[in-house]
Amino acid sequence: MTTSLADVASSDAALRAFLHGLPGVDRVGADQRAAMLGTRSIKTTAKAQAIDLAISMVDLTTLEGADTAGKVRALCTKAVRPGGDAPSVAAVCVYPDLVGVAAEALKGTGVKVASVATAFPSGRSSLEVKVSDTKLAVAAGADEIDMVIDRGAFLSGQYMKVYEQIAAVKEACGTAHLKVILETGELSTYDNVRRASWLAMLAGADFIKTSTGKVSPAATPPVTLIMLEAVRDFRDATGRQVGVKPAGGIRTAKDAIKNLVLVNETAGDDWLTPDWFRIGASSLLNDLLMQREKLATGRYAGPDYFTLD
Ligand SMILES: O=C[C@H](O)COP(=O)(O)O
Repeated sequence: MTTSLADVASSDAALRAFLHGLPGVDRVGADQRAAMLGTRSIKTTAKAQAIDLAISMVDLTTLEGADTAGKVRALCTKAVRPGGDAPSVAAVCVYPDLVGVAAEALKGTGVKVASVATAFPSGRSSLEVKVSDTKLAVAAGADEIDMVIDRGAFLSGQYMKVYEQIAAVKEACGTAHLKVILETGELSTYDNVRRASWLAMLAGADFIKTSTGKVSPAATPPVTLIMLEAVRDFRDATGRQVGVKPAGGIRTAKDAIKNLVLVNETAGDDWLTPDWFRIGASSLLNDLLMQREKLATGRYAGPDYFTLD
């Protein structure tokens, strides 16, 4: 890399040169390392701790056209008290029009309200609409904004356009945290995942997030691994720590624990807290609770222990 980080976004050409100067991803190596780390087995006490840590990192999500205020209220109740003495989740993630409902239900609980502003999931609207969507969600009580990047612009090499959109949305967030969704299932190559990760971080992302949950493949282990390498290298280069959020298709406690192993072995334990690692998921919490109960009692919980969605 010949360009210093301070100058990277000074022009379209400098940004392109920087992103294309990043080392290429060894695809076979990334796949093999992620698969190898996925075979690590964690037992008993460590497993119980890992399950509770994973619960505390969940962004409990509902992103359906049929979502209602009642469904969001019920989800918020579950987010705060998932069952037994399990910890609260990190956040509840909803569409912008339901932020007010979630904010009211979660007031004073410590559980954050996250919202997918910016024309989720396609990201296809004007910058004015994205900025306005963001400001409205924040004004309604969102603590965190999950924005999607413009994949059309990224894939056609308009990196500065993507950078400027992220920077504008970051400004519109005010004190709310910004998670930037790369939608890795549409980025075609691991090199693009690495480039989009750096682009988002350079533009001001507080978190980088794999997917919307609406496109397959979503949060695959190699993609999460590449993003964890990116935040590690970005902190080494700039001193600024950025979080990572795999989202989409993570449904079992086993998958969640694999993610924690990836974090520990790639970015390191500085990232093993809900401040720096989240798991976006709609149904994972149920399996984490079931496995938690199984570890504690030797049997799976009955339906009165927690609500099944
Ligand atoms: O951000 C979270 C995702 O939308 C949830 O995806 P999921 O329904 O596959 O868990």
